Amino acid sequence: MLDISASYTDLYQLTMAQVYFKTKPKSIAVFDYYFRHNPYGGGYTVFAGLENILEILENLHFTTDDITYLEKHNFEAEFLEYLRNFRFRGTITSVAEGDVVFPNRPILQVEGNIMEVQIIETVLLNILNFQTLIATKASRIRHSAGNKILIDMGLRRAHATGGYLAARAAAIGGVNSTSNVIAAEDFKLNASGTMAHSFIQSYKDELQAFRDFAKIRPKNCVLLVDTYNTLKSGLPNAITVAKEMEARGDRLLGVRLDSGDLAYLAKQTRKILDKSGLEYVKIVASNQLDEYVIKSLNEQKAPIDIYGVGTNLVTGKPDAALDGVYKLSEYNNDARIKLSENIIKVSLPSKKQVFRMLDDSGMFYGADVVGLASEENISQMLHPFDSNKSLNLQNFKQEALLQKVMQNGKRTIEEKTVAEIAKYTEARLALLPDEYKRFQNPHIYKIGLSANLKSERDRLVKEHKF
Ligand SMILES: Nc1ncnc2c1ncn2[C@@H]1O[C@H](COP(=O)(O)OP(=O)(O)OP(=O)(O)O)[C@@H](O)[C@H]1O
Ligand SMILES: O=P(O)(O)OC[C@H]1O[C@H](OP(=O)(O)OP(=O)(O)O)[C@H](O)[C@@H]1O
Ligand SMILES: O=C(O)c1cccnc1
Repeated sequence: MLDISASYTDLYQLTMAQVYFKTKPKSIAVFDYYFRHNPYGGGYTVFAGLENILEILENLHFTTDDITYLEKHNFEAEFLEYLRNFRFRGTITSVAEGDVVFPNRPILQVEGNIMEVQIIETVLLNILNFQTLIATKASRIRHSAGNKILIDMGLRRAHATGGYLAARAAAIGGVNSTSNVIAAEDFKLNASGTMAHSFIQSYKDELQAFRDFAKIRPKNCVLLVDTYNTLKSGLPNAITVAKEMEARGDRLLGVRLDSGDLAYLAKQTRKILDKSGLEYVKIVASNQLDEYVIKSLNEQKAPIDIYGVGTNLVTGKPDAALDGVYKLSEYNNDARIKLSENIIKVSLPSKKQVFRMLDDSGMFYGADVVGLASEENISQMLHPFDSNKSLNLQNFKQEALLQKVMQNGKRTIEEKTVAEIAKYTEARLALLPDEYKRFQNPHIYKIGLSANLKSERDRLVKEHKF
């Protein structure tokens, strides 16, 4: 599906790999994938892209053309021969795709030969950061839209081919269908659409444009009513056509509003449609929508049934990217750390497990605890930086979030469809209390460390301090 070769990487991964090849070709490294901030100033993030990563890694190799190209970059023959036979044979533990996740705790861990885990860094970050950003945006839009239908219309404004994976991620976050044909085909999404202004402009007469469309495409027919004047021309013409469709035994699905005051126009449109006996005709709205405009339209009680969302969804506006990183946490069974002036940026060493605390009713309690991978049930969580703060965990049910998804380069979990992942996201978001979902000043989901992990981190900090 995703035709990605192993040279979908940064050059420095290959130059570092060549040095590893010469100096320590059998070394084993562990890397953690995590991000530092929830996007959009929000209180949570939806993890997306894992299925793509598993598929890519199972098939990853350098093509003959890749090797020919790399020959020009001063890579020596022996290393090029290694690349010719390159396969990813590592092991991955990960949070389930679609789960709700939070900053500064591992989402995914990769363990394997140092050259392999280094070379895959770029594609892993590229796929996971983007889809996680878009799935989170989609879930925020879904949160505002309640149970209204959402259509992704963003491909034309997406960052080139990013629109393809954006449609997938949008579905995970709760978008019902997409205008993107290839994404719908490949990811088994619902495809849907209306019509463009150009279609109506190509006729002298708006009514004739509607008539032709409704006759030839009567199923799921939505007429775009704002080309000339929504209330004086588009809507009356749509009503005429809806009546003609009724006479033929068809039903107009809806009208689309794409400019002007969408609340005012939707209210007027609903009133006029209902007066004409067309209560079943739905109102679709589009035009630079995002979670805030949709929230406002709902507060204004705009009778809109379907929202078409493009630019803001597929570009993850206003955040350009998720700040996900990939950091070395263990080398040949030896814990490693990356220091920083900024204490929150100090990495967590060793192979780890993340435990989510559940309250008595099974809802997320509001804290994840990070421990060593060997730990099973953590009795006490310690504040990462404030030694006076801790919490007894004896009474919490704990869920281990990181599960093995790939071993020796082969996936160990069953493939999941996008629809299944979207369902999982919905179920997991239902366990997250509303305080974390509000757009302004959301609650901060806590992170705690086990005593063992904290002492390991503090030991390494001391060891490397100048
Ligand atoms: N009632 C409303 N409440 C809040 N926001 C709205 C309402 N109606 C429309 N909007 C939003 O306000 C913005 C208006 O954009 P813009 O000024 O481009 O409007 P326009 O009338 O559609 O212009 P154009 O004809 O050039 O498309 C859009 O993001 C739109 O979704
Ligand atoms: O506003 P967005 O959230 O990005 O949603 C997609 C927009 O793309 C289309 O406009 P465009 O002008 O490209 O084509 P059109 O002539 O079909 O309206 C559509 O009518 C929406 O307004
Ligand atoms: O189907 C639509 O209405 C549509 C599709 C893409 C972009 N704008 C609108």
